[in-house]
Amino acid sequence: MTFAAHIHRGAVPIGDLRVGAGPAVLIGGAAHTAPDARWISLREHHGRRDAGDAVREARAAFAGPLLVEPFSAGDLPAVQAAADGLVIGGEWMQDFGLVRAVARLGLPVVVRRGPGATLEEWLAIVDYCVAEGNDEVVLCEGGSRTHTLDLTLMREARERSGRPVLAWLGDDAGLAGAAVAAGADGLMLAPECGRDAVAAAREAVTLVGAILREESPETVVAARRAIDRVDAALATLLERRAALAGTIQRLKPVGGFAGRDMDRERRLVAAMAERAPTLGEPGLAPIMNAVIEAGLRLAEERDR
Ligand SMILES: O=C(O)C(=O)C[C@]1(C(=O)O)C=C[C@@H](O)C=C1
Repeated sequence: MTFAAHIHRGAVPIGDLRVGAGPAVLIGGAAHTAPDARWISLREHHGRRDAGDAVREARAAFAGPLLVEPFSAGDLPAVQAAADGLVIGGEWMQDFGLVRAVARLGLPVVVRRGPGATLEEWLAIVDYCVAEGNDEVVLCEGGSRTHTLDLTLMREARERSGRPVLAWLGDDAGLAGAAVAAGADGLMLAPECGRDAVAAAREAVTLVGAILREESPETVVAARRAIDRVDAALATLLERRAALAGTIQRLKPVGGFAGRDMDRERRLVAAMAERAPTLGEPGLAPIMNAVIEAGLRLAEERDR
């Protein structure tokens, strides 16, 4: 068993962002797409001096938390001066000298799983960071050359290490909902990923997160943000429900208020009460009455 398996750590702060508490975070995407945090890679600078310019440029372009993936240890002074955290690229995972030097900066570290790396090998990098006195480690699954995303492994890594986990999505937010449902604490997008992909990932964080992600907000602001996500999910479902209720009115021999079926309404409230035991039937009945009547009114107006 690795050292990492013994520790249970909560959220990791990256700048003013807390990864692992609250909603899943969005890391990546161009500055104008307003992600929760941005990241850049210095790979293509191959350790040249212009890597420092790239870090400063990224810092100037985005006020939020900034992560940087270094190419080599030579990049680290520039990174330390301007970034809020570092990314260890999958291909760099076995470069223990670099891993140690990165960890020693004391900034939070995102460790991406290297191509083909096992869970043990991946978690061992956490131990290297901890051994250097850096406990602020986040794991990121996916993004290797074959672009596979192993959500089973991501879940296992979260459970075994007790650390926040990210899912790498690259430019395609298609698996954002699946990753959030699988327990990702954040989604990592390509650095210059566009507005549509960031918006789609945000939508998954909001809707899937509202239904499936456990949260215990401790401030009014955080609790209001959580309520906003739940309301977004409710609004989406109410709109969908109204459309379905409209379909039923067209299909029933007698639709609208005239064809109201109070027995069906009582049964659906009773079924809902099983999922909402705190509200129970007395709490749900007036809510559903309003929802159903709104649907019926809409259907009658439309058919007029
Ligand atoms: O199930 C029906 O018969 C509907 O018309 C749908 C619906 C609803 O919105 O759920 C609306 C009115 C009825 O009284 C019962 C249920």
